[in-house]
Amino acid sequence: MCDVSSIACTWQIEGAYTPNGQELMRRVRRTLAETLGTQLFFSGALLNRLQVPQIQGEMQLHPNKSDEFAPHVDKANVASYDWSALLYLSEHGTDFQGGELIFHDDEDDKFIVPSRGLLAFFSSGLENVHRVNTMAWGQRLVLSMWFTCSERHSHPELRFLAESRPDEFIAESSPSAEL
Ligand SMILES: O=C(O)CCC(=O)C(=O)O
Ligand SMILES: [Fe+2]
Repeated sequence: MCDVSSIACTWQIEGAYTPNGQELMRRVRRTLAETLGTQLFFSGALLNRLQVPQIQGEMQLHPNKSDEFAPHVDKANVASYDWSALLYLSEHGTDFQGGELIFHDDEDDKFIVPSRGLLAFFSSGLENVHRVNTMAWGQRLVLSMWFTCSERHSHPELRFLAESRPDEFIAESSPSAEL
């Protein structure tokens, strides 16, 4: 197991305009693994759309009532999650209003304002209780990714995203901000 200490930071990921989700996921995993200096495997991933007014249909989640809006700890939902990464694909203020990511803190809650290409990265444990602020209007898209340091707990269908390829992008960036 790797040392999962409290960390939270944001990055700017280039190319978040392209629809190639697998490529983005490969780049995010590799960038974060190199930064942490550890192995990282996908344990879960979800492309999530929140939309106000709600799209009608029985398969649609209520935009302001799904689990993200309650304060939660990702690792409490899925024990194998060690690290959480949220890559925002739409722009606060232009595509949607509200929907900020809020980290709860005894002293001072921290707000992350989503923008296209912004990657929020944090350890998945109790140290990072968070929630999504109520949406006012618009469409909010996020590619949520959860990583485990233990290959045994990696998601079998996402393992291929951690395999190296000859043409793989090598990240030379560092976090743009610490929270
Ligand atoms: O969409 C976000 O900004 C956060 C979502 C979240 O916390 C989660 O899916 O666990
Ligand atoms: Fe979460």
